[in-house]
Amino acid sequence: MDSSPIPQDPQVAVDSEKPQVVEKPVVVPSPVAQEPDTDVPAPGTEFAEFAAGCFWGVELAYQRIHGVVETEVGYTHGITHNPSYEDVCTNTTNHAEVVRVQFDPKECTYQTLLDLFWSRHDPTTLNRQGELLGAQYRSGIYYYTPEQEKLARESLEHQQTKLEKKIVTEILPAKKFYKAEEYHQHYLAKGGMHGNAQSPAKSCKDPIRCYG
Ligand SMILES: C[S@](=O)CC[C@H](N)C(=O)O
Repeated sequence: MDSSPIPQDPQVAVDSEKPQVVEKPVVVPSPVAQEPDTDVPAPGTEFAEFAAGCFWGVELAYQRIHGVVETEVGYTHGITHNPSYEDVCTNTTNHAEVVRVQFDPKECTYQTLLDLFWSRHDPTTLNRQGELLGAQYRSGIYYYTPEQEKLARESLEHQQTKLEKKIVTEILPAKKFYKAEEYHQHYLAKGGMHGNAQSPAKSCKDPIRCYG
């Protein structure tokens, strides 16, 4: 005779007195995140937006460019609305860390911004910059006008001729920009974690230390 225990119905095993643990989905996709960026730049300026790894160092590099009148760091091209830095760091929301630049096209060309973009990072490593891993560190150019798109694509082709490995930079229209927490804004210029302020002055050529 078979003496193995009769398998219990899990329903029966539930103790109705105990609170049930409901598995909450970590990521709730929102169509709002897919909307275009409709923010308006300051009068006389245009937006440009770049993802090139941790946004701290990328932002400081853009702050130093003549004709760049404002920079903000944030998250974009993910699937959730209003992500926090902690959300983005779970590597489940697919947001990229970006710098959104406001530049005066009379003082600085979009091409100048593209040149800095290529020089600041390795565009051949997928979802990675050096030690930093995850979709938030991907390489991307998010354009605001057809002209920006054209220049970005031409610039990628040109850059590819200089590199052996394939460039994995995505070139896509700018989507909703979620400004990062205040402490991330102008982070290195403010001194990072240890109060070592790095100059955002336009003429400054000091090497950028990307850690806090
Ligand atoms: C805003 S960044 O992704 C920060 C990157 C890295 N965890 C660091 O602390 O340097």
